[in-house]
Amino acid sequence: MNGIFISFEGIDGAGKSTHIAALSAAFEAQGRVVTLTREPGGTPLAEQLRTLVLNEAMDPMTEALLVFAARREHILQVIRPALARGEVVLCDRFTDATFAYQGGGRGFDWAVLSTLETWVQGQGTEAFLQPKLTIWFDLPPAVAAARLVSARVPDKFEAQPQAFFEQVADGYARRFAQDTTRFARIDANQTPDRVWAHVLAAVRSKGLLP
Ligand SMILES: Nc1ncnc2c1ncn2[C@@H]1O[C@H](COP(=O)(O)OP(=O)(O)OP(=O)(O)O)[C@@H](O)[C@H]1O
Ligand SMILES: Cc1cn([C@H]2C[C@H](O)[C@@H](COP(=O)(O)O)O2)c(=O)[nH]c1=O
Repeated sequence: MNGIFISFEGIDGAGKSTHIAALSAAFEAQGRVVTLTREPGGTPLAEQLRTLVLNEAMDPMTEALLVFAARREHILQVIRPALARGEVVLCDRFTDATFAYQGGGRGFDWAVLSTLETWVQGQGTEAFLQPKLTIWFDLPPAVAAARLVSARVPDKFEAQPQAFFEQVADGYARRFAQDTTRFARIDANQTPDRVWAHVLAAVRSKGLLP
């Protein structure tokens, strides 16, 4: 069986986590082995880098380099091995988040991010790694903020003002425009049931689930 790599994107509070577990169950019901993982994170070292990135103030370039360093470990230790075993890898955020948060939100250089993406996801003779499908939960920042207000204690990003998330959303839109075939853009401003129906339809339209 071929491995399948799917990523989930959106601004904080867009509703990704609510649907990743359900999609995992849908694949398992088809007899697939699923690796559930996240970025930044997914390995012990990458989780340590996550703690730094989500909690410490830092220069935007430092932030970009740390998320790519975490990604390199994650790809080598978790994602490529799981795909080689023919598993389904469901990843809560991947490189589009770097373009959205560090590129859009922080204003870090898009071209430098593209260079880092090429290095980290396809070093040397490695085939360039990109998700087969990226499900983008598109939600107005004001709605996401209202959802998060009572949900949990905010981390460094969740504590940012709405203007930051407008820029992050612009970053996602720019990334989407560059590769519309890989992305499924889902209107996340609907009931969880409606959103789930769109998630399932997006996966089926790629022939990944019956
Ligand atoms: N369609 C929806 N309508 C209303 N509330 C929702 C919907 N989907 C999720 N929520 C609620 O919004 C909050 C954020 O959802 P969730 O944690 O799934 O978002 P997320 O995208 O994973 O966020 P983050 O990326 O910050 O972890 C939760 O309290 C969740 O119950
Ligand atoms: C991969 C990645 C993530 N971020 C930000 C986006 C979120 O605010 C947090 C991750 O936490 P969540 O539980 O997924 O909401 O980190 C980022 O800034 N850059 C990245 O590359």
